[in-house]
Amino acid sequence: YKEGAPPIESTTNNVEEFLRLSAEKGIDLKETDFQRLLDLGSGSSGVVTKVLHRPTKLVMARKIIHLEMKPTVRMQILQELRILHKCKSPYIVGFYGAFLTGNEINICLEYMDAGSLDYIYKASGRIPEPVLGKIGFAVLEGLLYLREAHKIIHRVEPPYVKPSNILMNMNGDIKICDFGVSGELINSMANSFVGTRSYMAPERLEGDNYSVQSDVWSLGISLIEMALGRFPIPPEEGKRSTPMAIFELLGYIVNGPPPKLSDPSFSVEFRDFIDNCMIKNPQLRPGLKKLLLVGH
Ligand SMILES: O=c1[nH]ccc2cc(O[C@H]3CCNC3)c(Cl)cc12
Repeated sequence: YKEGAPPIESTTNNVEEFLRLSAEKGIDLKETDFQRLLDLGSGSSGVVTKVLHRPTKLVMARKIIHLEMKPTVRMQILQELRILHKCKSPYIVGFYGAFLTGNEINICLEYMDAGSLDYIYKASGRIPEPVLGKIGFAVLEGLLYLREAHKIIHRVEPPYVKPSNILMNMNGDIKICDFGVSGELINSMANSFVGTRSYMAPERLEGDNYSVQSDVWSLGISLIEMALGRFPIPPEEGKRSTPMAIFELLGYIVNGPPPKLSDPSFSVEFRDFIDNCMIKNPQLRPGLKKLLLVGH
């Protein structure tokens, strides 16, 4: 695979084309048809690799989740992942299909050739407001689509709205990935999840029952992070000698004031939008639809 290969049109029609091809030619996704090209990243849910699917010449992102699980659970997970075939939205990463190899689940997804937003903001420093507006809009639309069209709400932990789960391609499309669609997969991974609960809304950290509003908090804190170029807790005041430990950070989220975007270089509208996302009481925090109206 040589650099300089023609840019792959990574839009949803790739998935449509693949599904037509695979139906026509009866192509099933299988391990031996893939050539590994590059490691893309690893998250709480598995390792993601850029791969070439030889039979269709399509570049895909393949997520491999290693799970010791009973055969019944495996089949249940594959069954639930079939829901992903129905998830068609410009704001949701496309799904080619899933297959099992040994103790691994392989999930083949649309390749987003500009990468994840945590990588982008760390490489570029900070993300300008007009782009943050597009990101906010895409994530809200994606969440709304999942909830309305597929009754998928995010009982998942870790919260899947965070910069590393928002992807971009060279067409400027912004899509979310890693949303919890398979209950069994989530349960099987529950004990394996590590890392930052710091995107989690205060009510979730306190163990309150699931509120759809907590994705709004996660979006808000992600937008502040991308706006400032750093995770906004603890606030900048007073350079710390040591980084805040995770339990201290979680305590701060639950007991401290919500993070704010006070930098005057951002518009009043944008700062108001963020303040709304960061309202600590989920009952008072606006829902997806209300925020989408604000955006216009
Ligand atoms: O191109 C992709 N398509 C689909 C999925 C995907 C996931 C990626 O990273 C994971 C690991 C961290 N969060 C998401 C990355 Cl880095 C890229 C992709």
